[in-house]
Amino acid sequence: MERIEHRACFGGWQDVYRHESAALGCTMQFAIYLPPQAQDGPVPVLYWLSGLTCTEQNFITKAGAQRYAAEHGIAIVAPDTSPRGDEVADADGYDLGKGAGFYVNATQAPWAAHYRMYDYVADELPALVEANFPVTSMRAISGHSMGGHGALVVALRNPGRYRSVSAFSPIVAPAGVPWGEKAFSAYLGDDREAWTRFDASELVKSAAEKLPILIDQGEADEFLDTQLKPWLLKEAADAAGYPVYLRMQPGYDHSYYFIASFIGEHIAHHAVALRK
Ligand SMILES: N[C@@H](CCC(=O)N[C@@H](CSC=O)C(=O)NCC(=O)O)C(=O)O
Repeated sequence: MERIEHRACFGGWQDVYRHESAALGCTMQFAIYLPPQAQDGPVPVLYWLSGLTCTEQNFITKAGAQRYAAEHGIAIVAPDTSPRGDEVADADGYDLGKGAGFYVNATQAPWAAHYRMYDYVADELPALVEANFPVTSMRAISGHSMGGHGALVVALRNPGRYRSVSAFSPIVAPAGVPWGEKAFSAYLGDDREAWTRFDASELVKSAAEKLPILIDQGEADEFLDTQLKPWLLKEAADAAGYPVYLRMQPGYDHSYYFIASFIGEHIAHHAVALRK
């Protein structure tokens, strides 16, 4: 593992590392913010999963999260959104291939060779972070849009692994919207049963642990009615007795301006769970 960025930030450090990923079979980069409290002992970690077209850079440069992470003594790990490199398959368009890993384990050619983002974010990355940085095994997870979908799926499929989960503008029912149908058809093939294992609105129906889900969604989001449809998760969760707190935010769109406006509240929410 090699550190490729190191910047002082709110009394802590905003770093970026490059490493060889066994899960993905390629070189990856992830960002880690270490708050000032990490100099005195291990701190809990919030994993942040970004959306379509993002790298590890979008969240650390646009969300303004470091100020709140420093306040609450929480590290934040933000990985890239797909495998990378010349040998990795890609497609035309921003919603498939590089920058669009959808946090699944692909089973179909040519994607199966590298596209195992679920294993990477659920297993390999936390193990790497916990072995090499001053962090505890107390974890929270959040994300935006495709990354919100990833955060919900990873938390729902791994009971006991996370203390809290939240999302901004998540794709809550990927198996039934254009972004998800395109990605799941390519990565997982025609077996719709396999799709349900990566669909939060399906997973809440049989979740073993009912970790409360906090969601913020902009009412002026350009993808609200076509790709996001948060009410589908809310309806499925209500029917299953699963606690979902969906906050519709008037005037906000799908951008990082929205994330920056509420990231402080999300980090405070995670801090409460991580302190217990
Ligand atoms: N029209 C855009 C679509 C890409 C986009 O909006 N990406 C979002 C996430 S969307 C769901 O996962 C994003 O976070 N972009 C990066 C940013 O810094 O804003 C396009 O063509 O790029």
